[in-house]
Amino acid sequence: MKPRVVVKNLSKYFGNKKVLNNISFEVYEGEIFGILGHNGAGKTTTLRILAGIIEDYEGYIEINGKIGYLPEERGLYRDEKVVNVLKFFGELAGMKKEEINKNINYWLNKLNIYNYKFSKIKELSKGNQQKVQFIVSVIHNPDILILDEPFSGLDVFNTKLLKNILYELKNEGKTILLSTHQLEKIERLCDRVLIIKNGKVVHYGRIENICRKMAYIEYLENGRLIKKEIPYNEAIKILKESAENVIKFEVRYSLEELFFE
Ligand SMILES: Nc1ncnc2c1ncn2[C@@H]1O[C@H](COP(=O)(O)OP(=O)(O)OP(=O)(O)O)[C@@H](O)[C@H]1O
Repeated sequence: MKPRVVVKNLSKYFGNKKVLNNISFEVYEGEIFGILGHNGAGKTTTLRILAGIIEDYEGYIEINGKIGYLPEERGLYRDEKVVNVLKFFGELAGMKKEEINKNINYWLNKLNIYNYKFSKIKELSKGNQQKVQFIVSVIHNPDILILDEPFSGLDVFNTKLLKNILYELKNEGKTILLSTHQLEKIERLCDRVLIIKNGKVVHYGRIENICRKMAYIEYLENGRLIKKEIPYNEAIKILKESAENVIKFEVRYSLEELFFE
């Protein structure tokens, strides 16, 4: 299958400072791909280059499909009504009027903010503004979604809502690239990840291949309920020795150690 996004030996300087150092990766149809790293690692710069916002860089970039982009710095016309903002971006993307209206209603419903259709942006909570901004990135039905810190500002409930939407889009064959510095937000969401540190690739691949295999286990020990996440091998030992006391057993992959090493 032809990749939707190809990045080869990408480097970027700001002045004398090299903020991206020879980064390479590919992303395919139907994938959720996470770009992870601490603050300042180079995630936003990478996504801005892919979105075409930064044009001077070294290396090779190939984008095969229509892009939707959620920038890190959110900014919508605060005095304008939600519906008008969305119409504006739909028109900007060259969509037909009927399609714009249909998609606006679909996405407002999907994100549980249909009630705010005629409210001004500034009247919405930060989380709801963020949802409108997300709609801006998908309104034109892009093949490739580039989302910079999509979960920032969202509460637990809305994080889950957005994750479910991302799964749906993935199942429709969309390509999703997202960045985050909040590891716990994506650990089980991404098919593959790129971990960058000071502009260099530290890890690239499927989560289960680059992570330590762990297990979450709940079991009874001397009548006490114990709940913990431990290395997989240790959990298997408990399971073998006293299966009758094990209440719950889930395999998990921990990126944490990699991330902080
Ligand atoms: N326009 C710019 N001019 C100069 N330096 C910049 C510019 N944009 C980013 N940088 C520098 O490039 C490096 C990478 O920044 P970038 O925003 O890509 O990191 P990030 O991983 O997205 O971080 P965060 O999680 O904080 O958003 C940082 O050292 C940053 O200070």
